[in-house]
Amino acid sequence: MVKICCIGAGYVGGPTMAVIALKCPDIEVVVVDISAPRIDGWNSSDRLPIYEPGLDDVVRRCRGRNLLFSTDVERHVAEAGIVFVSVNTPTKTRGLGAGKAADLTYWESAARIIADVSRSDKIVVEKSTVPVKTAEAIEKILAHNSKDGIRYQILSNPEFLAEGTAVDDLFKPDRVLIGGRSETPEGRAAVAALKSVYARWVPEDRIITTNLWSAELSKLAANAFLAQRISSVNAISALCEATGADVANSIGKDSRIGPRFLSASVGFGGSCFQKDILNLVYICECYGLPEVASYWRQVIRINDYQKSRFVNRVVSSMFNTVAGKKVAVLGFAFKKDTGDTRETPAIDVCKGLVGDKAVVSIYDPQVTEEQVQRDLAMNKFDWDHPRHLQPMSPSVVARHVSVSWDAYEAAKGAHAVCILTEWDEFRRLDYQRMYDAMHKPAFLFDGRNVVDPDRLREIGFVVYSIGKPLDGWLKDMPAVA
Ligand SMILES: NC(=O)c1ccc[n+]([C@@H]2O[C@H](COP(=O)([O-])OP(=O)(O)OC[C@H]3O[C@@H](n4cnc5c(N)ncnc54)[C@H](O)[C@@H]3O)[C@@H](O)[C@H]2O)c1
Ligand SMILES: O=c1ccn([C@@H]2O[C@H](COP(=O)(O)OP(=O)(O)O[C@H]3O[C@H](CO)[C@@H](O)[C@H](O)[C@H]3O)[C@@H](O)[C@H]2O)c(=O)[nH]1
Repeated sequence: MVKICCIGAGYVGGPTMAVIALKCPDIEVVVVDISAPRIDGWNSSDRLPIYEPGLDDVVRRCRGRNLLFSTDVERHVAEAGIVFVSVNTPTKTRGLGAGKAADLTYWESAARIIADVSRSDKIVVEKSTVPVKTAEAIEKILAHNSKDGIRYQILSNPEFLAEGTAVDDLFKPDRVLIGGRSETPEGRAAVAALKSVYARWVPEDRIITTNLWSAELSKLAANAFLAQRISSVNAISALCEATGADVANSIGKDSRIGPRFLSASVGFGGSCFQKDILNLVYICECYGLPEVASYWRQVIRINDYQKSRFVNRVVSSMFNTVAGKKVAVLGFAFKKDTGDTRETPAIDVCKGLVGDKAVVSIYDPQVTEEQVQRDLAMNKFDWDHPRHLQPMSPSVVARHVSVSWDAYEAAKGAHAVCILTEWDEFRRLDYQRMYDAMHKPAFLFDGRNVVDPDRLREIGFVVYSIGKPLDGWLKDMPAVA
């Protein structure tokens, strides 16, 4: 039986390997991780370590058959013919390139483990998102540490799944990208071997093969383009509010632009966009392209602007003070259908509100109180490092924030409700009931365009919908930073 081992049992390693195991019953797939609690979670019968629609079913169907989760990294790497590396590649917090460059500590340690334990030739697949030319660096580490003439072929196979739709994205990917050394017979054979795995369920015309650095850069470029669309629509959303225009729908009807990724929001979050664009900015600077770097950096600047603009709007609308006022926050995850809070805009919004002395009560169907408190106490960029490397500041924020397990409870006695994640259940809430239990005037700030503003205005709310024409109240209370 062919054996695949994946180092890193996270949001990518777990679902990706589960789908490979499901689609390839003749391949033994083992996902390994240094984190014992993570592996225990994947082996648990009640709650997997990540929430992802459809994932429970896929894992249940193959776990114990040809899908294993283990902390025995050395053994399973040694036995595998193909080793995927899907470890975290966070933004560096210290030293050269801090705040921009990718921290490849975890990647390098995985490469060194492979070199240490391998007793047979291996195909090593770069699944993590990495800077251009990382594969060449890894080739060097492996070549210089190779034992008994063992040969390695490095492939770049970036992952394009989005959280919340990971299983569907893996079942029906727009494309699978495989970069390798097509100039050598061994390189071509390695590409063909990996292609034959995906070809079990992905149509051939969707499997693109290219060279290593094109595959690496394609991933960063794709994320930069996606995030740029959101920052573009968010920049226009500020102008729409100022002028009373509403344009996203008509822009999206142009088939050259298309309707997807044009939803104005309180800002994009998630573990990828900011990190990958900062990484792209750093690479541009390293290649002596400061103008290109500053073009992409602007995507991040607009995202930060959008988050602070939202906080300013809340505070200015409420007579320029939220001190001592209860503000309910509905949604803390960075998007719906995930419990992931990495880089969620809710962190910055909650910190901004507490900075103005609000008392914040949060409800999210998938995020625990412990997670919220950790996120609010953590320094920027520390979230993607192991827990013992996350220095926590004794948090002033935490004391002013509580978590509620019910949206109505969160809104009870509040002056305002802020919607920060587009969970479907927020569309179906009884807003009359909420209104009745709130102080008046009751405000609703919708950072995701979830509610029908006209219906809520009829109930009596003062409503702010991001990027939509402002009602009279809000026009009279301009937000000045
Ligand atoms: N999350 C996404 O939606 C997504 C999508 C596409 C690509 N990516 C990229 O994939 C990579 C992984 O992302 P993720 O969200 O799965 O990260 P994650 O933090 O959820 O998982 C990474 C795992 O790797 C483990 N790990 C780190 N070093 C290790 C080592 N030496 N040996 C064994 N295990 C080790 C960690 O304990 C952790 O469980 C990143 O480069 C990310 O940019 C993420
Ligand atoms: O019109 C939109 C679309 C998205 N978002 C926000 O953008 C962020 C990212 O959303 P999404 O891209 O759907 O989720 P991710 O899981 O971060 O996936 C992105 O990042 C992954 C990691 O690199 C890539 O694999 C995916 O292709 C890429 O979509 C979230 O906060 C969304 O709410 C908006 O504000 N408006």
